[in-house]
Amino acid sequence: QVVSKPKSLNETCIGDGSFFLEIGIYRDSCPEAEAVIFAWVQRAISDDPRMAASLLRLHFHDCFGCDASVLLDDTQGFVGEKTAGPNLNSLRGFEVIDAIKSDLEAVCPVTVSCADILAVAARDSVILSGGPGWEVQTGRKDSLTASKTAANNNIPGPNSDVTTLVSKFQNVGLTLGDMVALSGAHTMGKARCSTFSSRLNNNGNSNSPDINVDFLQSLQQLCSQSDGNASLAHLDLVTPSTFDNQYYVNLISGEGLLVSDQVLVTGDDQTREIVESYANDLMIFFEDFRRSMLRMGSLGALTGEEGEIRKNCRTVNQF
Ligand code: HEM
Ligand SMILES: [Ca+2]
Repeated sequence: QVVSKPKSLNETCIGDGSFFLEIGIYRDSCPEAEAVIFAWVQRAISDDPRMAASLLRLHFHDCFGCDASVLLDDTQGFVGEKTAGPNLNSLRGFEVIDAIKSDLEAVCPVTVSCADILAVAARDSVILSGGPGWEVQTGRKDSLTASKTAANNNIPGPNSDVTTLVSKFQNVGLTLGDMVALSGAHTMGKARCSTFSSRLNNNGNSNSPDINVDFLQSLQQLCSQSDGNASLAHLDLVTPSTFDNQYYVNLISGEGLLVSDQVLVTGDDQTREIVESYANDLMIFFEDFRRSMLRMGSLGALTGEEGEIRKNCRTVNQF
């Protein structure tokens, strides 16, 4: 049983008094935990460089309730989150989480939660891609259930305007600043043509001010191929596998891939100013990203007696 209540509330823990996450919760119960996760993430990324992005996104789609609900498979009589709009044919990395979990079950059975594995793997993916590191607060328990409706409602769509983005983040307790900093995760990974097609259509004429003309043409070519909708574009066309601030530089030059990316510059003064500060200063971005990841990683976490430690991340434990 993991004890998750620290003696006092200090900077290593977060919570509203009813729950806590804490740094180093597996120090005694599973000292190998973080090393096992890191080794697997490292191997997965060397086999498939895109996996860093996919694991980071998996944690985001789990959060807004970081309880590994996103990992539960659909079964007869149970509908999970994997078929929700933002997740279906899109989320990747489940096999990597399975491999980590199965190794951890061998070293310390029923100890490390799937939700914590997601949080640590996301952090490691950022570090291994050249981004900032941070100590992950742990002690999340795994859910006994999942909500496809919540996944559909909470996770913003790629054609959202700034008002919608801000309100979706605020609904779960994140600020406009968190939203702009966390969008910087689009410094790596890929997106399907179907997610940015409206950006191409709405800006079909080359005089459109908010999309770079060469960029537009290369995307139109990519997506007009016969298997157009299966084609993938880099979210950051310049440094697609490096965690840096190039994403923000791209937005300023009209080379944001999704509508929800580009509107951070064209749709709102406040978000534009933050984008400019990140484009100009890598360290400010890294510092804010780290802070916002910690905040996002604590949302809706189950601790203490709530939830369980799953033995298999795809199913709740059977008794
Ligand atoms: C602000 C609202 C956001 C919207 C509208 C959004 C939307 C999307 C979309 C549509 C894709 C492409 C999916 C596909 O084509 O299959 C994507 C990819 C991605 N998103 Fe977001 N996202 C948002 C925020 C975030 C956040 C907060 C993170 C992480 C902290 C994140 C991390 C990623 C990553 C890393 C990828 C690439 C994944 C891969 O290559 O496997 N996104 N996002
Ligand atoms: Ca990049």
